[in-house]
Amino acid sequence: MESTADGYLMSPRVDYSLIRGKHTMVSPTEEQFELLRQRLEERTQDSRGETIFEIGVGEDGGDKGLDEDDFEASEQTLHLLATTINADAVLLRKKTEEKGLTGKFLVRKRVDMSDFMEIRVAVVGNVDAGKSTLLGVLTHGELDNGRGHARQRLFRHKHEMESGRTSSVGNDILGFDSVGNVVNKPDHGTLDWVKICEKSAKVITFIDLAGHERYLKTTVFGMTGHAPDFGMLMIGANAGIVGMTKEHLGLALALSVPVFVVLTKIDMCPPNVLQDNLKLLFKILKSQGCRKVPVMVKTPDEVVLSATNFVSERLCPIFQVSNVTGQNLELLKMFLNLLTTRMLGHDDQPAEFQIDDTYSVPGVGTVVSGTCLQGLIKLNDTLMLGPDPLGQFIPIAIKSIHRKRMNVKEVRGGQTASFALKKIKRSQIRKGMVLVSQELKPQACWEFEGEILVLHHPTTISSRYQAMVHCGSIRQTASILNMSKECLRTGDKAKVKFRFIKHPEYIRPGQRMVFREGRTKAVGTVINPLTTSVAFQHRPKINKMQSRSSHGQHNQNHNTTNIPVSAVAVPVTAHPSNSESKENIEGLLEVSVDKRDINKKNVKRSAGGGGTASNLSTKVQ
Ligand SMILES: Nc1nc2c(ncn2[C@@H]2O[C@H](COP(=O)(O)OP(=O)(O)OP(=O)(O)O)[C@@H](O)[C@H]2O)c(=O)[nH]1
Repeated sequence: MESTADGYLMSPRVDYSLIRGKHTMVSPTEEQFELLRQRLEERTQDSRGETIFEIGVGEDGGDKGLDEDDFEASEQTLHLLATTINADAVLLRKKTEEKGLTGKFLVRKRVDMSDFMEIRVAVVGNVDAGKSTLLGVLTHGELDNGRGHARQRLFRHKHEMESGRTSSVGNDILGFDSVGNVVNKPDHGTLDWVKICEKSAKVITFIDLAGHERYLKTTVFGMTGHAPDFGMLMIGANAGIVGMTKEHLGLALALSVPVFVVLTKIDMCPPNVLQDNLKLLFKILKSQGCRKVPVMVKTPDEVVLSATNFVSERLCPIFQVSNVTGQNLELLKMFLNLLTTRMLGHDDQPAEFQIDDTYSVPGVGTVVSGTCLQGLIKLNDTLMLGPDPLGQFIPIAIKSIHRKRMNVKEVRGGQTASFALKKIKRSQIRKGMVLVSQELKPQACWEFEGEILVLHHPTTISSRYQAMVHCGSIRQTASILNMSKECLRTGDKAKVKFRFIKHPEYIRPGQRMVFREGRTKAVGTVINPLTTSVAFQHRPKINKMQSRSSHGQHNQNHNTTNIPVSAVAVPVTAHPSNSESKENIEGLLEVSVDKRDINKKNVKRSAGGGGTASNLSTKVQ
């Protein structure tokens, strides 16, 4: 398949040679117009409803730029083309090049009232960074007073049961119409989600994750279970990189979630403090572990450039805003409007939906919420729900579907939704279960092999160590059965065989995972879910006292099968554990590990530590 100058793939069936020149759109023939229309349609479909189209740039490698008249004529043609495919074209950026003008336009499909594009942004950052305030300002369009006014406005959906869509993780939405205007219109401080979704072509869902260390478990769950497309790391300009900031950045990096940074409170930050904090931020982002390219976004031009290149995980756009004066908030909104989903819908694949919460709604019954990872799920479809404690899946019908509280007829890959289910009690369903197409013949697994990188552990991890596995919306304690190394310290990588301690789960190769207990953290990828023969085994009895005994005795009472290191195919991901050198891993540690802890670890090591009783704690969270 051929690709265009701006990297778009072109259909092999259509000969686009007639529309390669930069002047094509000035006065296209009927044939050229039809080809241009086809191209635009293809491109919007490829990017799930929108594309950025450039005028004044040929695909034949000629010089860029058109004179005023030709630019205007091309712009007219683009508007006409957009109308024919039921889309709008909005100028984002006009630039004067050597040979004249070029322009970038957002072409976005107008969707019917029940449909909208969905982008999920996980909001992380330390306590007091201004997360709730920024979300309040963005979604309610009213500035803050610096004393918590805007965050009170925030419509919190916690503990709400309306249509079952509520979450222990706070959710706020910001809708954009097809020309990029914000559609949120609070009525006496309250936002009507259905109205927002009806008017929107694109809805940004902010997953507001707690800033306090105490809630790290919830933050990790939000990052794995809610499948965010992007992470918005919030930093108070005056406080700088404090508390959980590095931890959250490390988590996003580990899960390969592209991150952009928003520095708040620039209205009250002395310039020298701001400069110092920015310097440190740049240093951390550029460090070997992060390997990001920080880009300060200060103009609309820079917004377009950073948003269109943000799909690459390397880029890290940085915004400096004030929630009190409103400075630069327009740039941030423009950026949010241009974000595109990272999830390919795979509508043609069998459906897979991961459950992240369950509810019992009066008059409706059992409701589950979660994310559709692939495929298309329609009203009245029958899907397989499971696994239950015995690893079984049962067929279940979808009674109704809500997207952001709006009744819809279908949901597709990349979208979140809640389903009312028929003939099932809420107590039979738990977070981490899935609803999948019967075609997939789903199987549960008690055990799986994963490749992990230890980001932090005070001493050593050895077999029989137990900690919480976060994988998609699964959150369950697992025990290490065996691993490709005797013991693991901070910075070590290994292939590890895990066993869930309570019930079997549905997991897939290639899924990202976090393995953590307290400040101990490892990240990695599922390589091989072991579904056969073990699926229906009963939960093994773990002797906690034994698992607390000194390492070196491990492995003896357990399955001693070695992981077939050479036989497993390691999925290629952008994660450092698979692709980066030891040096880079150490850089990543700089982000995730407190220097004090490294020193503590060294002291223990030199004192002959490692494998002490305390490091084999089995506390279940
Ligand atoms: N001057 C000024 N104050 C701000 C700005 N943004 C937030 N604040 C104030 O900072 C305080 C903390 O803001 P929050 O939004 O509660 O911080 P948070 O990150 O949500 O904190 P947690 O929810 O506890 O994690 C509030 O009193 C806000 O009014 C800003 O841009 N300028």
